[in-house]
Amino acid sequence: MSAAPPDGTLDEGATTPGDSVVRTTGLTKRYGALTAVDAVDLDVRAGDVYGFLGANGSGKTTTVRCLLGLVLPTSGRVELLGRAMPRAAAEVLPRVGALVEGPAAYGHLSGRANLELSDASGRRSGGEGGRRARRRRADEALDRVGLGAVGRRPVRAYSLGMRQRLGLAAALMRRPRLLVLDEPTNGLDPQGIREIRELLLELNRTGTTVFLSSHLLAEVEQLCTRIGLLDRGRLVLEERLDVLQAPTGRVAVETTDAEGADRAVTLLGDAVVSRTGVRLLVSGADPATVTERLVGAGVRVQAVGPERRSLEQVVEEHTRARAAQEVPT
Ligand SMILES: Nc1ncnc2c1ncn2[C@@H]1O[C@H](COP(=O)(O)OP(=O)(O)OP(=O)(O)O)[C@@H](O)[C@H]1O
Repeated sequence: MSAAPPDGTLDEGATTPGDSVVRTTGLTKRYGALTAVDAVDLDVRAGDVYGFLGANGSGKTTTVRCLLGLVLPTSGRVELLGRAMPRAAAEVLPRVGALVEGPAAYGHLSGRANLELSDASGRRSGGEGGRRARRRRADEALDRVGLGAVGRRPVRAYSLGMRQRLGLAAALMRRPRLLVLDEPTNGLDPQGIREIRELLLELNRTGTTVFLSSHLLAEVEQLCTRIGLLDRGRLVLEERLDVLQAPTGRVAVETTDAEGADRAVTLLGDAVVSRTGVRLLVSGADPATVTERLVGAGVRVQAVGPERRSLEQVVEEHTRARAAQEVPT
């Protein structure tokens, strides 16, 4: 993380890729006998689109609330943009956009008026410049999230998805260096999910680090560069997605029909690790060699390629690994 200037103000300059943007050390939150977040060490770096994964109740929202200073940890440390939270909240939070647990908005006011209000109240958030400038910023933000046409309607007439977009627009108006989103696509239809994904990727390209919590593996797989996996309050995995999904060394083969798969099993013998219908997993060979052998023997092949694990498999392995460790002996 870039060092804070000696006068104690927040460095407004861009973070360098790889700098730590969110760091927690031993972050723990207990509610009575329940440990909702258990000694979590997170390390989110500048430039990441970080997917914070975990089943319902695993502690994602509690962690996010601790990050933003909305809840005080029982123990452990939180740093945002290199500054200790919640002590530096007043300096750090204007540089952080957040969308947590359904955006709050005044129902009787229009989306645009809500944005103008939050702009006027946001300190050091670009809220300066008078009414006309605020209105222009609000209109720009509404356009970016696809609410340009309905920005003048009262928020009480918005669907959940529209409210979610409005919350994102409010977060964007801070021109944040870090955007923290808790389940951002809740209530959105597939088209809305695609639009939000595009928007987050565009923001990331222009220098915003994105931290989003989600239980939707497909969403995280399409969007994120690094993931953290929470399992019953513990961080059981933190890694780059391309590392987790690197080729396993085995070859995945799909024949056009069951007869072809039968013949492939006979031809490849012990190299076949498993078969599911017309799909085989083959070890000890590369895709080109496997293709040559099968096609040479007249087996029709639909697809051949290096095996990569899906995020679902990765998550399953790590949660199962932990469950196995806990089996009493
Ligand atoms: N204020 C609270 N008081 C008591 N228990 C709480 C409180 N907030 C959360 N918990 C408990 O802490 C655990 C973690 O909850 P949390 O909401 O952080 O999980 P989550 O991963 O965000 O789940 P979800 O996806 O369902 O929101 C749960 O068992 C929850 O019941």
